[in-house]
Amino acid sequence: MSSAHLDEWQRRSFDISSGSCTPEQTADAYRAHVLSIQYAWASTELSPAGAASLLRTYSERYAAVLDSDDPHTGLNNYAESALHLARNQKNHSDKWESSLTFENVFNLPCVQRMMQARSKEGALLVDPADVNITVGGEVSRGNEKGSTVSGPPPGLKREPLAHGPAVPPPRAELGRGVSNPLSGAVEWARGLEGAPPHMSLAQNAPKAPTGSTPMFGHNIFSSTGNAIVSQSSVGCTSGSNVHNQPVFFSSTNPSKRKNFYSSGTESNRSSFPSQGEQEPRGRGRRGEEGVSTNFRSAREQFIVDQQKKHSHQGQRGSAANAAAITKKCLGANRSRGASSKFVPPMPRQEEEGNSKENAPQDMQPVDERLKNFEPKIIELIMSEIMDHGPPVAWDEIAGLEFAKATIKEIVVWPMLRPDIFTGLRGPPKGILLFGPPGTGKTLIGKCIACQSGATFFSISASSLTSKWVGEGEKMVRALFAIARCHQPAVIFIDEIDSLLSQRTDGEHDSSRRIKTEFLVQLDGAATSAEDRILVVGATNRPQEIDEAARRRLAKRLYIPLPEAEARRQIVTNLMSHEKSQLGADEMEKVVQGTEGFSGADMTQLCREAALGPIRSICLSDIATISAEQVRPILYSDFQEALKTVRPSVSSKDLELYEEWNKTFGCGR
Ligand SMILES: Nc1ncnc2c1ncn2[C@@H]1O[C@H](COP(=O)(O)OP(=O)(O)OP(=O)(O)O)[C@@H](O)[C@H]1O
Ligand SMILES: [Mg+2]
Repeated sequence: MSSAHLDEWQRRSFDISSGSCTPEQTADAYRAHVLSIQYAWASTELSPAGAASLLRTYSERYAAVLDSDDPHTGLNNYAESALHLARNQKNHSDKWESSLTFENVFNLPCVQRMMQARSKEGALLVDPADVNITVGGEVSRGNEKGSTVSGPPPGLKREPLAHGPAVPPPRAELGRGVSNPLSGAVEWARGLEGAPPHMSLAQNAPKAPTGSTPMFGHNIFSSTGNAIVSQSSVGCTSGSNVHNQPVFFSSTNPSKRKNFYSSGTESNRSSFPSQGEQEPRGRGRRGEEGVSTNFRSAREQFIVDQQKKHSHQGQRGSAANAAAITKKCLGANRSRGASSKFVPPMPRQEEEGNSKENAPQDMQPVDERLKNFEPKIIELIMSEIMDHGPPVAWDEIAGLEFAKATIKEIVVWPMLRPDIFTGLRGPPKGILLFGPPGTGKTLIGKCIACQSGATFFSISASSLTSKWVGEGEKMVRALFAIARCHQPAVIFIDEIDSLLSQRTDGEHDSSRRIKTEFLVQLDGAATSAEDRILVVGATNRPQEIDEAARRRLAKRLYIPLPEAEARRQIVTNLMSHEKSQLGADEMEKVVQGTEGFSGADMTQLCREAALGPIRSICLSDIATISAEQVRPILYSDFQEALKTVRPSVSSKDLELYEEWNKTFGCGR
């Protein structure tokens, strides 16, 4: 870089490192750095590899400032701006003006140099042969015939491309008597404002506000045809740059940035040389516009990496992997930091399109009824809440015959034969499974998920309540709307008491609203005869459930502690997977000795007993003994285990459940 340029660079670097800069100034300085690198690179003062590396570094730093939501170091505080906008007040970022303008950009040394070179030579700074320009998606050498532009002046003629945008007016032609190569660009850019709609700035891109800084210099220089076409991947084509030219990163104001993103000028955001892979994102549009750019901003590189990772995992291809890939969280859960990617408040057009492209079919909110919901919320519910855990068969649930029969009657059969279960035979829309902890309520939920054939939404109350304030109600609304689109559907809410506990005066407004929304939705589902949505709630604190919710969960099934037969079944079931020697009478003793144990306690007892044979192995042998040599589980192991495993439900608690069951339960 020239010395003057370096001075400028040093001054900016010093400002940044001094720590006295505001985030806006820091962002501005990094942008200026990016611009300087571009100039230097375009005028061959920097090698493409060096430029790419520098650009990557400073783009990342720039992105980090944009992304950081720390008000002291970053600009990702769009909520504040949005609130200001909502209040119709000027916001903080409106005050920010970039130090680079159309006018002072001429003072930059490299621009001066180019202008001088230009007036002296009236020719390109670089050999036209070095120019690679993509037209219509193909890279062509600058000196080829056809739809190429081989170094603008004097040969540059902006021909309309077959599928490209309109050409600029003749004054945009370069190199003929234009003493200042930039003035043509500026003039032309301004002139476009009055141009017909198909080529106007207003249509193709947001106008550059006064005092704005062009983010990536090629947008300016492409119109001059000078600097920008000097290297292969600068991203300049006649048509495309004409089309995209007047687009600027003008402000950190999010609304403006949103405009920028939604203006559909993909190539403006990144167009620097790099390791040569074609940009996968927005390829269609690039193809249309004929832009070939290799450089990726840090953000784009991140997306590409993610896509690569996903496709790689996709090749390995388990459903679990796919679910993991699509697992997304909303802002509150997302780890934000200097290096995290910027999350715009609104989805960007191409990102939306892109994610839709990549998302599995059923992830797309295609239904009209989902149009009013934010795609992020829909995606979240689809990816985070829908759950198809490991299959559980009815036989794996020991005992609970009445509960199982009732559930089959109101869940499984009506889902399978909706034509028979109509009118009065119509199933209830809400079930409550209540009982002591560890008795199999969640297990029943999992079994319904596998056996009902319905779309199963398994949500925990915390996933609805832990989101941003105000998101909870939306989540609930979206949940029911999506369930309506995926009928028959079962919404299983474990620990429903934390979502639908009694409404009190002191409670937080947002949880109250979520509760109310849930009751409204539950009512809607209950009153609509056509909807085949079943809400199944599970709780071990039934007495805490709001009475309005209790009414809506019409079928309240007591899931008690397992009786002797059920306990035997649990032990038999678990021992069938292990090497064990338990005679019938020994089994009977185990069953008798576990009165008051829950299903979970029984499981714990079996685990403990299963460790008996291991504990009997001499410590010196444990490293060498083969699995076959480990002795079977014996009754004595159960006896030992019974000394340490105690029932987890007290008889006092049990009385409460039984009392509540007598009052509100629907069992026999
Ligand atoms: N009836 C049962 N049959 C077989 N296993 C059972 C049964 N009940 C409980 N278990 C065992 O106990 C574990 C815990 O059961 P589960 O999570 O369904 O209890 P829960 O009723 O949901 O308890 P909580 O009220 O504390 O959430 C199960 O994974 C299972 O191994
Ligand atoms: Mg549970």
